Amino acid sequence: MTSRQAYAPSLRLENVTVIRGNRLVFNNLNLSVAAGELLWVRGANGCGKSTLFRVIAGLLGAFTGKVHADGKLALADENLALDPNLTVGAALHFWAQMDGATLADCDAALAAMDLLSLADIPVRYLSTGQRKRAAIARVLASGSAIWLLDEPYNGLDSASSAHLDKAILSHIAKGGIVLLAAHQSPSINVSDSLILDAKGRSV
Ligand SMILES: Nc1ncnc2c1ncn2[C@@H]1O[C@H](COP(=O)(O)OP(=O)(O)OP(=O)(O)O)[C@@H](O)[C@H]1O
Repeated sequence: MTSRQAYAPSLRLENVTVIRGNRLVFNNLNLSVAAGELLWVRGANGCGKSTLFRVIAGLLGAFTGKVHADGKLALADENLALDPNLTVGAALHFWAQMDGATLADCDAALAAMDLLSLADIPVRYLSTGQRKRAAIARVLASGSAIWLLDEPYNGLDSASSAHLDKAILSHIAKGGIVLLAAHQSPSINVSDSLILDAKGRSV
């Protein structure tokens, strides 16, 4: 969270039911996350972690129920939202401008994910881990209060994981919210965890 958001964000899901195809992914899911909290979202493959993030981000509709998000949201998932034909710096700046961010915000995000030396190469040349870092940098540069990070540690080396840990800790220390989907326990302390099961319930 940056000075662009000086209030306390919050996130609440109220009786959210989601159906994909003929599969009930969630049934009456309730969730509340307050400013300064890091929520670890966990569960087996296919339990609905990515679906949950897409519903919260407004990319997928809920069948019933409501998402109440007080604060700007940013999602980093497997779909890299950066134009492959632009340089990393230009692609990041494109999105950051839409979020009211400055070039300095972009540079700070690139520096946070140790990407400054890659700012001038096209996004399509990035390796898997570098793409992941660029996706996270986009979230950082957005100045969003609520971060939705879907498997952000996948493909990161230990130095990059440490950069991400630091960015998350800094964000929640400033009162931001982070939802982190991961199979492995994060190395930083989480405020709470949401465990999803295969029958559309939180357990
Ligand atoms: N477009 C779709 N149409 C129908 N079903 C879908 C669609 N996309 C995903 N699903 C189903 O929704 C369920 C939840 O998928 P989701 O990707 O949210 O799981 P996940 O917990 O993120 O899994 P993983 O740990 O493997 O990343 C799965 O059973 C999946 O097959």
